[in-house]
Amino acid sequence: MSAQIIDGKSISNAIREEIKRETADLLEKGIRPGLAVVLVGEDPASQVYVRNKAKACEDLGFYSEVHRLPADTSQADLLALIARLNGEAEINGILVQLPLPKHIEEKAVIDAISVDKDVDGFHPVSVGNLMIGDDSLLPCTPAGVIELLKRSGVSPAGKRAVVIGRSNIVGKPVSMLLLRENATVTIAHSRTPNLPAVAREADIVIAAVGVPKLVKRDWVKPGAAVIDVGINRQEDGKLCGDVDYEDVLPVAGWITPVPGGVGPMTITMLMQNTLKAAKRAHGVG
Ligand SMILES: Nc1nc(=O)c2c([nH]1)NC[C@@H]1CN(c3ccc(C(=O)N[C@@H](CCC(=O)O)C(=O)O)cc3)C=[N+]21
Repeated sequence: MSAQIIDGKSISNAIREEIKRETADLLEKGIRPGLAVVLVGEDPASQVYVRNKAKACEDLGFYSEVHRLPADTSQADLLALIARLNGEAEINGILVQLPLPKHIEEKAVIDAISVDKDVDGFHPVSVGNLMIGDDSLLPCTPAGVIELLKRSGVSPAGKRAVVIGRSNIVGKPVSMLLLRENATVTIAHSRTPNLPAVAREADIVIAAVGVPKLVKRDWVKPGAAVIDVGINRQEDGKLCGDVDYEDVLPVAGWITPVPGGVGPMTITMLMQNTLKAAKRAHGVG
């Protein structure tokens, strides 16, 4: 027996078709979702992501603009740009690509984004809304993980979920979403004793630590769903996840590949958030 491979690209494409149809309806009402992406500096990986985001917008009929700022941009100038974008009616979502150069304080930047336009779901008020269970813009990667599970027929309700990793952008929020879906959630991390044994109790394993191929076959209960959030660039230039895919494939019930798993869903959820923000801004849906 071998795991069912969760095809993030095809699930992503199906959701994008749904977004496209909804966007076409909005366009008829004269509403066009708009996303502003802000990139500070010239990190090559960020350049690729930003281009992919702009392309996704174009495919869906969104308006988008990319602000490319030099690496030595001052924090004050960046905050001034955000203030301007907060006030622009055609912009429904603002994404400031992370990480930022060292001289800029990430928290100050995230705090400056209007909560209504916080399509990353990183603003403290968005995070609070997520905790409380209020309807808010959900962080993209965690929302994508839940969609992948549901659309593959894996309901988290009543299941044991183990999240490996406790970052603000993935580990903590995905744990909250799984809890909201009625899973019993354990957040494990580098200081958790006997991590393999803890992971092995899970019906759903979420790997989000940033350690290449950490999760091995003996970490996985036979038949468990394994979602790999890791994106690690190997020496040969290829991407690999936090899960040893080849090793785990024969024992898991479901598994996501890297690339082609969670990654494409992150951008799709960003598009979904931008659509949602646009609908709210115009009081529709
Ligand atoms: N404010 C902010 N929001 C983000 O959402 C954000 C960010 N900053 N900084 C960087 C990370 C990373 N990220 C990815 C999105 C898509 C893929 C993706 O589509 N990956 C493809 C492969 C891409 C490739 O081949 O390089 C895949 O996994 O199949 C990966 C990574 C969003 N991020």
